[in-house]
Amino acid sequence: MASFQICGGCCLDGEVSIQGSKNAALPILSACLLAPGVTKLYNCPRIADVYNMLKILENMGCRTSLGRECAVIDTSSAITGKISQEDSRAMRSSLTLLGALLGRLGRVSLPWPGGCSIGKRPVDLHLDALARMNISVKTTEAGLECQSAQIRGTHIKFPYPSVGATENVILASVLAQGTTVIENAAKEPEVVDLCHFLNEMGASIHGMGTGCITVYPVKRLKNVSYRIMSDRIVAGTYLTAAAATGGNVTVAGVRERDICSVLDVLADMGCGIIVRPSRVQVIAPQAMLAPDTIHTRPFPGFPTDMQSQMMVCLTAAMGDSEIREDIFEDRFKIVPQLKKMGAKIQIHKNKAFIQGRQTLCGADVEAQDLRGGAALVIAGLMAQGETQVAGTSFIERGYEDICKDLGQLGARISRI
Ligand SMILES: CC(=O)N[C@H]1[C@@H](OP(=O)(O)OP(=O)(O)OC[C@H]2O[C@@H](n3ccc(=O)[nH]c3=O)[C@H](O)[C@@H]2O)O[C@H](CO)[C@@H](O)[C@@H]1O
Ligand SMILES: C=C(OP(=O)(O)O)C(=O)O
Repeated sequence: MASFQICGGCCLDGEVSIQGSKNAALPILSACLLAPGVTKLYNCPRIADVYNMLKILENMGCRTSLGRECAVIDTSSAITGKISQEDSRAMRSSLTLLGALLGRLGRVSLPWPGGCSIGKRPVDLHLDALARMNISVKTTEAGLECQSAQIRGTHIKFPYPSVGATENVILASVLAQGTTVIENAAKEPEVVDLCHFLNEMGASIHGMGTGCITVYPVKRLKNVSYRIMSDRIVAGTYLTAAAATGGNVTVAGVRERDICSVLDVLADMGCGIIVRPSRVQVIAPQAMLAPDTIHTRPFPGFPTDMQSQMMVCLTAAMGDSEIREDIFEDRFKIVPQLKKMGAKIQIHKNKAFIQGRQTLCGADVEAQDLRGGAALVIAGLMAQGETQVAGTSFIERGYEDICKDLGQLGARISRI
């Protein structure tokens, strides 16, 4: 099994360009199915989840390629809609194929999706919303079966602003009959990026980025070239690593407004923040302060996908801190691994109490999920001595080349 070997005790310094966003690229790749023909996607991250999505598209009859510059997706041939259990289970975003294939074929049979094991992750919000759109929905032991002779736009009010469910309703409604209004829609920048992509294709989506999205249906969509947004979670990871190692790092290609809740916490901890057009710089203070309690929340709140990385950083603060994980029930799996490195963290239900002023020591640890894995890499950079982080495949689901990026900032890290 591959692992990352990290020689700790360095201070990150320099500038790094941020890859394209995983959580924007994946639904956008699904959305390509809605317009038969060739779509070009620039800034498409070369990560395991994207390769898996391309494999799914290929297996259903598309032709795809992913080069340095862009991904090319040709969906002109007849699409079978067939998806293997193994491919669907490899990630969460296979769920967005529900909306996209319903829009293209009027039916879909999707083996149960997977993704990071960070909680129960039910699909009731997706299915309840689709059922309201004149789509018949069946769950079986193998997965989900949906079909519709005519998808109908309707008024949907989500009890919770689910990112994936909002994306599925948008994908199912752009070519439907009648207008769809989504209340309490997710406001995440990746949902907005999906809407911008669909609008470039000729869709008529309004209100994205607010809690109320309206989709006016169109007859057909056209093929376009599109640049996917940069990954705000990768940017947040590197900026948090800068703070954690007493460094000074600039991330290029990212918008401040997409990461402002993370920057607010770093500023609260005493970091210097410099914002320039499409560049954000974080300068660690001499001594980091413990911030106010961090609550994970839907956008624009603090992202759950940054919770583990921030937890690691807090072990070095000059006081004790508290994190409340309010989105996923099982996102503290990193804690036993961090304890092996000398961290002192107590968990009580959805709360983590992190003792500050700790010097971590190198250890052999194992990633259990994507962001927990990235957080262990940060812990390795902070620690005295050598750390090996096993479970690289989790990290490579979302980070294109974490060794190269961090190496460019002065980290001593290699994949072995
Ligand atoms: C590929 C992708 O974009 N993944 C992101 C997406 O995941 P994902 O789309 O799965 O996250 P959701 O916003 O749907 O989930 C948020 C909460 O709603 C619950 N829920 C969701 C759907 C449902 O039908 N029923 C239900 O109860 C979930 O269990 C969770 O507690 O948003 C999460 C929250 O920002 C991020 O952590 C993930 O990185
Ligand atoms: C939880 C994540 O991803 P997914 O929803 O794809 O499992 C993540 O990106 O941190």
